[in-house]
Amino acid sequence: MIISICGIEGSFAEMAAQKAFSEDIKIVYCTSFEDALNSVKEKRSDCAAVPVKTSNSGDVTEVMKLLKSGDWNVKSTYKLHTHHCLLALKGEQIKTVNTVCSHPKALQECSMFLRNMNVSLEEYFNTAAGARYIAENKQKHTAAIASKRAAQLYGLEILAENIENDNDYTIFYIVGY
Ligand SMILES: O=C(O)C(=O)C[C@]1(C(=O)O)C=C[C@@H](O)C=C1
Repeated sequence: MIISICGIEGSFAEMAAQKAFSEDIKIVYCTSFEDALNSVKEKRSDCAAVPVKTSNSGDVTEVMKLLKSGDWNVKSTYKLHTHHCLLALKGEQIKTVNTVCSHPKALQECSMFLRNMNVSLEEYFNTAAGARYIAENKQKHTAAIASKRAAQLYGLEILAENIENDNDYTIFYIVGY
């Protein structure tokens, strides 16, 4: 099975795709929801795993709109419990961080934790993209909100775990055409 997602390695969409299928899958990493869905239409993949609803940050309206505009076949749903971590370069501490970057929905999903930090927020297209940016650019005083797997992949330290607001989950649709 070949599954398209909008995101990079270490993203929650990747995690949802891997958990939704019991067999081994190959992932096609896309940079937009439109691209992920088009890859199914163009038969570069069998299905796309796309987020549609979240418990703490509302519906993913862009995906809802795209799904209404075509002959999409929602094959199944997968509920991913999202556990967010605060990641940074080795040596950084929560008190030395002045900027936090992530996907806008993840920033919303961690609003209670962020309320206690005096930081500026930066939006990235994907949680793991923020983590990769910090690692590749050796960005000091900056932390990313992303998965534990993103910390391992990009060699970042986990400053805090389970920083999401209560009972955080995202519903993904597995969509064919
Ligand atoms: O940025 C990611 O890692 C994603 O998979 C995207 C996404 C979303 O679009 O809702 C999925 C779940 C997270 O809680 C935040 C962002």
